[in-house]
Amino acid sequence: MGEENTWAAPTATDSIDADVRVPGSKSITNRAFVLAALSDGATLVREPLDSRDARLMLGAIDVLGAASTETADGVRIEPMADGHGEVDVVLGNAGTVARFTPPLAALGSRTVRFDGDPAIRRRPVAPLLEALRTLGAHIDDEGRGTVPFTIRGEGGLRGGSVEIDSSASSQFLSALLLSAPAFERGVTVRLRGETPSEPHIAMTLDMLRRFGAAPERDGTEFHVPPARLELDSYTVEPDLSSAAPFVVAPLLTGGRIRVAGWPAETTQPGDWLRDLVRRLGGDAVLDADGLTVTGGDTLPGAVLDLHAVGELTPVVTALLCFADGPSEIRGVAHLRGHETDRLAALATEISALGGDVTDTEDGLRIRPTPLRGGTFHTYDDHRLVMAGAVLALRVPGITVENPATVGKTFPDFVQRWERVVR
Ligand SMILES: O=C(O)C1=C[C@@H](OP(=O)(O)O)[C@@H](O)[C@H](O)C1
Ligand SMILES: C=C(OP(=O)(O)O)C(=O)O
Repeated sequence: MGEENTWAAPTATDSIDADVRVPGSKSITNRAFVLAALSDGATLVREPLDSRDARLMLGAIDVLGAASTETADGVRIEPMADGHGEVDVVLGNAGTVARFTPPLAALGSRTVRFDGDPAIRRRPVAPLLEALRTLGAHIDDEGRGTVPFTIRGEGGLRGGSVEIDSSASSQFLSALLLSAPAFERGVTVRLRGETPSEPHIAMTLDMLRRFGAAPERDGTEFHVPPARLELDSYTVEPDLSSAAPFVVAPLLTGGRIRVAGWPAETTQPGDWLRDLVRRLGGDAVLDADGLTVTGGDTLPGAVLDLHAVGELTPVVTALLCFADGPSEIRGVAHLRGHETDRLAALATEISALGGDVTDTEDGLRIRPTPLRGGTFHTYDDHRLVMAGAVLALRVPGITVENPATVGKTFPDFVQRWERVVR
């Protein structure tokens, strides 16, 4: 890929027949780093993601007093030690860093400034800051309720009960739960609104338990009592959302692909892709070697509610552009506050290639039409690079702008994709 800022994404001239590996899960890696930073002893995070978002998280926990070291076996993290003075947490455009690290800052005694890419300043964070204030944090955001903001740590956080509207991002809730074992009184969170990304909440609870906490859930109420965390080592699963473009490829090209290391059980939202493949006429077989997907003879259109698996929307939208009939995606209004307004970006970019995709209040309407080549803009959004790659499988002449932005979660995506498409 080099320094080039466009990519002539390959068009398939033959059916796919490939085995692929994808890097570690962003969501699991960045939770493991946070929980390790809060632990009593050192933790070795094995097979972590190495990408922009993961490095930003390591940078954040390190300025907050943890010490991460890359070893042959993974990343070893010594937990946070308190300190004084002013430090900066660099957020890039990482939602997980912007939402999961403010509670860590409130637990220490430093003054911590948070800022990042222009795009992160537009992403929602106000409900989380408000909840942290209720739990005892001192936050100065000059009344904006957005990045940038400053947290003046006072050496600990009281915790207690709080209500939060987490409908703009499940990460607000995950942020409170992940750090709660270190709050003096733990936390009780009552949710208002329809929280998206349910699997990511399950992931938070599961990982808290593995590190020794005892979270409880009763519907929309969550309780995490204070606890000492400790775990010698944690192995990260492959990122099933990064696998999405590979998984859907045989539905467009025919043939088969095997994604190595697909877990038998997981909290990752990408596991839903197995159901999607079967529903759209393909087959997906999971065994000890991984997930093998084969394409079918038809590709029916579908009405899909992606509220729980929103991050899959760009790739699923690209796929459905080639369906035999129209499709609708619902339940993803919160994607307007992702890396970019993903609903607007997908509608604009696919329409510019001759497609008929419109954004609705909470999703997208897709009427398959013949597409033509052209530039596919990516708005600094890794998942738009992946969507552009999927479109190009069937449409010659698509040039994906700024492919390097995929490095947020999958630095060598272009190389691995080019090895698979033939
Ligand atoms: O907790 C997490 O790791 C994530 C939660 C989801 O965020 P939203 O609930 O804001 O969509 C998801 O889209 C994001 O990619 C990762
Ligand atoms: C929404 C996403 O990322 P973030 O962690 O920045 O919220 C995503 O990866 O699709």
